[in-house]
This record gives sequence, C-alpha cells and structure tokens, in this order.
Amino acid sequence: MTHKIVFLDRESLDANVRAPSFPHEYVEHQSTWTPDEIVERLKDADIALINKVPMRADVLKQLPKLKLIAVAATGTDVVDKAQAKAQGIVVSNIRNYAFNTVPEHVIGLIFALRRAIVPYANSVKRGDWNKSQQFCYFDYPIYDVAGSTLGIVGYGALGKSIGKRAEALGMKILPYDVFPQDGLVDFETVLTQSDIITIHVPLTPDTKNLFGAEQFKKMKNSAILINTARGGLVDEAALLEALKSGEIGGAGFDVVAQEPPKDGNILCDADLPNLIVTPHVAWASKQAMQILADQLIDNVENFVAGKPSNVVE
Ligand SMILES: NC(=O)C1=CN([C@@H]2O[C@H](COP(=O)(O)OP(=O)(O)OC[C@H]3O[C@@H](n4cnc5c(N)ncnc54)[C@H](O)[C@@H]3O)[C@@H](O)[C@H]2O)C=CC1
Ligand SMILES: O=C(O)C(=O)CO
Repeated sequence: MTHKIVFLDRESLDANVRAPSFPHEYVEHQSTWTPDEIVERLKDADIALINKVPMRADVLKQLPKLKLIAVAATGTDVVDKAQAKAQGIVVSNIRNYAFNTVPEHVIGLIFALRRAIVPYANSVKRGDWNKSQQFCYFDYPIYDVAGSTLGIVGYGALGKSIGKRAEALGMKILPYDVFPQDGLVDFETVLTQSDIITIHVPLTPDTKNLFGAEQFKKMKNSAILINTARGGLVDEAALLEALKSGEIGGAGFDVVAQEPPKDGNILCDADLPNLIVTPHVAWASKQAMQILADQLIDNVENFVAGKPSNVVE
C-alpha cells in the first residue's frame, strides 16, 4: 500500500525532513490556515504532518481517511485529541528534543531581565549615557542571578533541564508538578517564595490561565515570570496590569495566546522596560530543529510499521 503524506506547514521547520523508508506519495505546503484549505489538502491523505495548524473537530470530521497526525512539536494543543480518538486517528508528538535550546533561551531571558540588559542598552542608544553626570547611572535595578530562587512550574523534560542549569549558576530551585516525584514543593510555595518563575506545563483545559491576577498578587513584587510554554497559560491582560502596577517585577515571554499575533497583542505592543517578548523561537536552534525533524519521521515510520511511537492520549 502506498501512503499519502501531507505536510501542511513545512516552512515552520527549518531542517532537513528525510523521506520515509516505505512506499509513499509526499506533498508539502509552506503554510495552511483555513479549515477549508486543511480539508482540501488532507482529503486523500492518511498521514498529516503539522506543526501549529489547528486540527479542530469540524475539520477532523471531514477527514475519514486520516490515520495519523504527526505533530512536529512537543505541544499538541492545536489538535482536538478527543475528536481524533473518536475517529481512531493516532496523534504523535516530539519529545525531549529541546533539552538545550529552550533552557538556554530561558536562562538568557532570566539574565537579561535580572540585569536589565535591554533597557540599559536602549538607554545608551537614546543618548542617556552621553548626558550622564557620572561614569554610570542606575535607572533600572540590577539583581544577581546567583543566590536567587527559581520556581519551576512543570518538572518534566524541560523543567528538569532548566533546573540543572539553574543549580550550576548558584540558584535555588523550587520544582512543582502534578506528577509525583522527589523534591517537589506545592504551587503556593512556588508563587510566594520565588524570585523567578518559569512555566513548562502543556496547555490543557486544566492549565489554561494558570497564572492570573490572583497568582500575581501572591508573587514577590520583584519577581519575574518566564513563559516559554504556551500563551494560554497566562492571562495576558492581568499580566500587563501586574507589570504596570508593580505587582510583579518583570516578564520574559516566548509565546502569546494567538500566534502569529496578526491583529496585535497587548504584550507584543506594550513598551515596558521590564517585559521582553520573543516570537516563539526558544525551540529553534539549528541543532534542535534537526533532532525534531528526524524524530518526526521516526514517528511516521514506526506508525506505518505497526509500532506507533510518542503517542499522545
Ligand atoms: N517555546 C518553545 O519553543 C517550546 C515550548 N514547549 C512547550 O513546553 C511544554 C513542556 O515541554 P516538556 O517539558 O518537553 O514536556 P513534558 O511532558 O516533559 O513536561 C511537562 C510536565 O508538566 C506537568 N504537568 C502537566 N499538567 C500540569 C499541571 N496542571 N500542573 C503542574 N504540572 C503539570 C507534567 O506532569 C510534566 O511533568 C510543552 O508542552 C510545550 O507546550 C516545548 C518545546 C519548545
Ligand atoms: O515543541 C513545541 O511544543 C513548540 O512549541 C515548538 O514549536
């Protein structure tokens, strides 16, 4: 049997995607967004490769031939998994490919925010240094990273990789997870004791808006929130308010609720010295993208061989 594989958002992955080792027809589209386009392009396919294309129930119901959705990412929140299950469609994801790239991005954001590197660099460009009466000036507070406490919400693959790096930098870690493991603390302790909190949980109905006004009130006024997981985990309006009012000290975000933010986004559009937003690139080192692409095709080959891997329930 010849399988039909369709990659719907090929340009979202800057890596070599090898040809699977079984008889197949392969079609790729650089990007696909509308439900009609998705259905039209997948109607004869049994295997869909997607990164962030929304695979909602109304779309899946029109795809009776589809057997596998191989997601080119760890997060599978774009797929309606209940509907996929109801139709017998297997969903697979990529695991532990970002063990260097995401932790390095998180540590970079922590240093940038704790040491106010971006606002100081911007102040030099504005000419503030030229006008200074002293050899330096203290417009933005600077805090050491060493000796600070890092709360880690979601102590899975990425939470643990970041924890190891944080400890090597002299930070104390407070890991929290719903999956029981040694050394965990409760969510309340993370909120009240941390100088920095970094989020690494999947976006699910349980984790949506895990951080909002109530949580920001409990955090230290100097605390920094890092989110490289998913935009929907944080109430963005409440975050902006907490940053403006000084309820918390800063935020470093790689993800927002709607990506790309075609109609604007209150975090991307805000001009605050204590907020850094990057365009969902924490995963995107050259090395990590190639590991991901190789694992994506491993998942497809394993599925066709009758031994599906990285199946998401
Ligand atoms: N910005 C980026 O480029 C990237 C973002 N991600 C995001 O990071 C997330 C985490 O990735 P990994 O660490 O590899 O996943 P993982 O599956 O290894 O770890 C997730 C952890 O979250 C825990 N968890 C689930 N629900 C929870 C809850 N309600 N409260 C506390 N803990 C909970 C799980 O028990 C698990 O230990 C992904 O789901 C994805 O959304 C992943 C890679 C790159
Ligand atoms: O792997 C993930 O979940 C990412 O967000 C990268 O696209």
